[in-house]
Amino acid sequence: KLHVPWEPGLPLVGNYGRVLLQTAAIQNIYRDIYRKHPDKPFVGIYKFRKPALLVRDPDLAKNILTRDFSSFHDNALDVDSKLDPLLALNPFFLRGEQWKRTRAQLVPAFSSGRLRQLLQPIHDVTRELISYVRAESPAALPDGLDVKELAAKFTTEVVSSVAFGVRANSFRDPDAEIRRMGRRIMQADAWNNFLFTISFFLPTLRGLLRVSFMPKEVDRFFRKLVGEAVRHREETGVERNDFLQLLLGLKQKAQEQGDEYGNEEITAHAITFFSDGFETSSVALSFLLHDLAGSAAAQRRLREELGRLPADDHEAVLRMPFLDACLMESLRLHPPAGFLEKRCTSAYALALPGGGTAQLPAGVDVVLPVLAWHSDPALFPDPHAFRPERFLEEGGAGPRGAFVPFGDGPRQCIGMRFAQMQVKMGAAALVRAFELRRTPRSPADPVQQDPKNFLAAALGGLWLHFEPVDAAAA
Ligand code: HEM
Repeated sequence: KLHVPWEPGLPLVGNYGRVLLQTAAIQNIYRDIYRKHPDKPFVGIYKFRKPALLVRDPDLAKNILTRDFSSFHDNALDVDSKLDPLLALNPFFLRGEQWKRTRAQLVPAFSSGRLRQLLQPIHDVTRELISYVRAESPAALPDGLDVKELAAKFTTEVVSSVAFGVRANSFRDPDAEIRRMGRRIMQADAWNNFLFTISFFLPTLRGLLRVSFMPKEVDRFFRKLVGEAVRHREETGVERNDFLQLLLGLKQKAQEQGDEYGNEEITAHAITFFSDGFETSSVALSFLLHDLAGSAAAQRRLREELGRLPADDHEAVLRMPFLDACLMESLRLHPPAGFLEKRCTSAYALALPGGGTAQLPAGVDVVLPVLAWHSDPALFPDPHAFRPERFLEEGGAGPRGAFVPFGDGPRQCIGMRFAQMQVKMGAAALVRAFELRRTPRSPADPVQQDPKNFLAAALGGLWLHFEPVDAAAA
């Protein structure tokens, strides 16, 4: 109806056949459609039976996320609040005024002052990380170490301590409970991928099958964990400098004003911090280590940069230009969230390629193909090469709308600076202590995406050798 170019699909499944068959990840399907329609600002697609607009033009995407946010203020992924009550309170899924209020309440948790207070706890976890890698002696293992699991242990440990005020013990205990719960939500397998697809894209089927995205065991575990921590603090008056304390402050303030802010909200937001914070960051850290292992020159340059810093100045790591460029380049190559989906919330005038405009009606979903932009040679020359220097060059980060690993605008990732902090501190500690090397089991570049994962994930995993720096130099 809008006279836009269309990507033909199949009856019922539209362009999502390969998603259902689990032969391609959603972000790769969007990338393929993007490539088939060069020079078009947008392409019509079918998300199963629902028509949607895939935006190709980064400038239009930038406007959707920023200037014209009032017409696209909700994310398009649906969640059923009866089946997934805790997930439904995650800011990512909240809508309209409820989103605005919750976002404003949570923003102080990520202020510069609060993040500074996390430097020491994160540093403590990096020391455990280094001891763990030394003890495992991965240089002696033919396949090396499973880096995805290593990074997940690290971020689970950091996030648990910062969110709930507890240690997950994931380095010492292979069956540590919090790590086990993390695996249950995020493990890339056919069942989890199916759950993701029906939970967020096929609300009718989800309603018929009555399945929740969050397994009941995980729901029960976190309710108990947070409930006990809240009770302990309320009974003893103990205060800690963590996210849970901020949530307890919100509860107290709400009670003073006669508003509702119950344990359900506290539990939900503590889980948000965990679920949104550990897996995305561990994906980012594991790919950063993989990319660095492929470039001895980048590791050398990082070690030189690190060598110039005082050893006890943890904050200085966050200001290292080359480390920052390495992380940005790795996020460009492997954006953990390879697509964004926004819902048009009020009619929007679209400039048509042939001239004139068309009204995009409220209710239509708009897909922003992040992975497609990040790997487009017209936006990033030699797109599959790990070339951190491009982020130190003028204009190297591409046009604004085209490099969006954390989204943009009022709904940009609320945990962006915290994520960068934990990833940079983890990577810096490892590069200082070890020479990272690929192993026969490491995937070749460009890394192939695991079709069963909706976040970036390497098919077959990421594996590395870690050789102590002194030994490597000898
Ligand atoms: C490298 C790690 C991370 C990446 C790549 C990432 C990426 C993203 C992206 C792309 C969005 C959507 C932005 C948009 O719609 O414009 C988002 C939203 C969000 N992220 Fe992150 N994220 C990361 C880490 C974190 C961490 C550590 C936390 C919390 C501790 C977090 C919490 C959230 C929340 C709550 C939202 C929803 C924000 C809203 O809708 O207002 N993320 N993230």
